[in-house]
Amino acid sequence: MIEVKQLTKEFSIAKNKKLTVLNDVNLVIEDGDIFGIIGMSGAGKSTFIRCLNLLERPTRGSILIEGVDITKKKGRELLSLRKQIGMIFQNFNLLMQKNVSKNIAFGLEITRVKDYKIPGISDEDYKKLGFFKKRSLKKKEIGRRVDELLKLVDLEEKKYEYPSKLSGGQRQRVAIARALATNPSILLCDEATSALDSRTTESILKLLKRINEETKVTIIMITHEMNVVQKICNKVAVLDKSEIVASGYTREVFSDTSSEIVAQLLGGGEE
Ligand SMILES: Nc1ncnc2c1ncn2[C@@H]1O[C@H](COP(=O)(O)OP(=O)(O)OP(=O)(O)O)[C@@H](O)[C@H]1O
Repeated sequence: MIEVKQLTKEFSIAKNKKLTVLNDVNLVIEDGDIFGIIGMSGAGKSTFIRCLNLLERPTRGSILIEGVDITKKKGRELLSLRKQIGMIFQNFNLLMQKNVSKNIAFGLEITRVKDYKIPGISDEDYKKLGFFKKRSLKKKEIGRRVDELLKLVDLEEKKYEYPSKLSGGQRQRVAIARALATNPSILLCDEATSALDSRTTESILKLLKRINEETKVTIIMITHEMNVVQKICNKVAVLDKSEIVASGYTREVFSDTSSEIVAQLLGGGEE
């Protein structure tokens, strides 16, 4: 279970000037949930998800994973906690110069920032995500795990292909396999289907649902696509102007006709 308590995040934007992006956010996410975080552009969704794996340090409040407050952790303890949290991104962020197998093995191998630069991720985030650590598995074990993951995401026949030869959906499958390599209990999805067409989105959602059922991984996804939330998320929270204004079972939140923001989001009023 993830318990977010009184989470506040402020950014310093000028001398003596702060921007409050998350204000006293409280949320409980149960094990095995597929939990959607929705809201208008600028509501604070990305910041929230980045706080969950401490890519951003909250200004105040706590984030408890299985009762352990991760905001209190540093160094090695933090790195090992982060192994419990995988993340996928809108633009897949694969290593274009490495084949599928190597991309998936990435988080399991000794990695050096200068050898493996993931596009779109800053060096700092990159280290924080744990892509910079000692190999904990033998080569043979890594190979076995990669094969398991290829099977899980239905990409066995693309094992030695390079990302440039893959479709968007296949690239996201590789990214999902990479994110799951260390067996995390939580998978964070940052607009994971936003760059995909509707048919491919459908197949990625099916895959995420199957993985959720098979591995019991808790999935937290931020998205601006309400149909994605309706299809896959059992629960949802609505962020509006830095605060959670509604949360609960998706069908209940979406059928609350008194909520202006929900009506706006469902009506496609964003962007
Ligand atoms: N590092 C930062 N420094 C200062 N302000 C920031 C920083 N990161 C985000 N913000 C601001 O925080 C607010 C919320 O941003 P965030 O990216 O979390 O919103 P969002 O809901 O994910 O938006 P979108 O749907 O457009 O991606 C924005 O006003 C943004 O400019």
